[in-house]
Amino acid sequence: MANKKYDLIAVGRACVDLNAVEYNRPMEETMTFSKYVGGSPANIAIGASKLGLKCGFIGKIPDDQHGRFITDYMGKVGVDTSNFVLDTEGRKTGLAFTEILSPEECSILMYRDNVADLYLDPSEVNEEYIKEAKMLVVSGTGLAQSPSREAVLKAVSIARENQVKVVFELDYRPYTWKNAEETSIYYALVAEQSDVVIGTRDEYNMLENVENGSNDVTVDYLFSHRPELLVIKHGVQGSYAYTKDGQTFATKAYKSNVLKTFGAGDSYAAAFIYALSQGKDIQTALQYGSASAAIVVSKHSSSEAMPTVEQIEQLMAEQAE
Ligand SMILES: Nc1ncnc2c1ncn2[C@@H]1O[C@H](COP(=O)(O)OP(=O)(O)O)[C@@H](O)[C@H]1O
Ligand SMILES: O=C(O)C[C@@H](O)[C@H](O)C(=O)COP(=O)(O)O
Repeated sequence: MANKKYDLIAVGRACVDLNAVEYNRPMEETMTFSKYVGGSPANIAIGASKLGLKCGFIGKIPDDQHGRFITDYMGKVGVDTSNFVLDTEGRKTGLAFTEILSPEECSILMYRDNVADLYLDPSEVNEEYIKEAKMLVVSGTGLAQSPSREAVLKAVSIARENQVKVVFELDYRPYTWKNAEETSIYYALVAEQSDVVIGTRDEYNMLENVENGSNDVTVDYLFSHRPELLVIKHGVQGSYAYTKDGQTFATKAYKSNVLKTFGAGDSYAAAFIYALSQGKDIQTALQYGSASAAIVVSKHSSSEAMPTVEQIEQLMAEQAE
């Protein structure tokens, strides 16, 4: 393990976020947006790289200005972009326009028709690359459509064969899926084969195809399969981790001067994964995730706002109980 080239390789979408510059108003009245790299798995790789992990990425991007913006930015923050595949068939970068109605009411308007990321082909997933990683981070959205679905399933299977840990970030985006039943089938397929699953309570409900699931039922179900560690997030109410040997850990959300809500999940995942990979215990890893999210929700972007280790530890110290 120790001599692997990458701490993690993420697979899925690398896109563009266009975040409202004018706060506290509907998008109809928002005239200016700032551009950032986005897409949940890209955000996680960027966040983890900023924390000092060696990160790589597998994804398809267009051969155009947006694709080059994404590649340049991710390269600059230290993510290896050698396994970006260029789409040459005119497909586009996914766009996420964000609306900040108030610090609590935010929404995302996604433009994801004909997006390059969902056309990653299984033949473009390189086994030798995945073998070089300690961990494969899979985002649920990559399972929404073929051929990206098969590409992700291939990546998971390579990881399993080569003792690369699979971390499944549920990352449910309704827009890309046909219906709840289909989502549940593919989520369950990958969750059951993963080592670690991270998601919100609502995302686990999608996985289980239930309206109001309970953490106890989720834990019983997934621990009868491969996962050893589950993280279930409950927004501002905090988050829980469960281990297969029966332990439960909980942490609060840190106080934050909230500007917007998006970016919380990705920054949480990046810092949680970072802490675990540094050998921190699970309780501490939850706190890293939670503190990282509290920092990002106070800032304008998701990717650019990803904190440093020092910023996370400072917040944890300031708000220690
Ligand atoms: N308003 C908030 N203030 C501080 N921390 C927050 C806030 N909202 C979310 N968080 C933190 O981010 C984590 C993930 O948030 P959540 O909303 O559950 O995820 P997602 O962004 O994936 O929907 C939470 O467990 C919490 O620690
Ligand atoms: O994942 C996307 O395509 C959009 C993201 O880039 C955006 O920054 C966002 O919504 C992140 O939110 P999170 O899942 O709450 O971290």
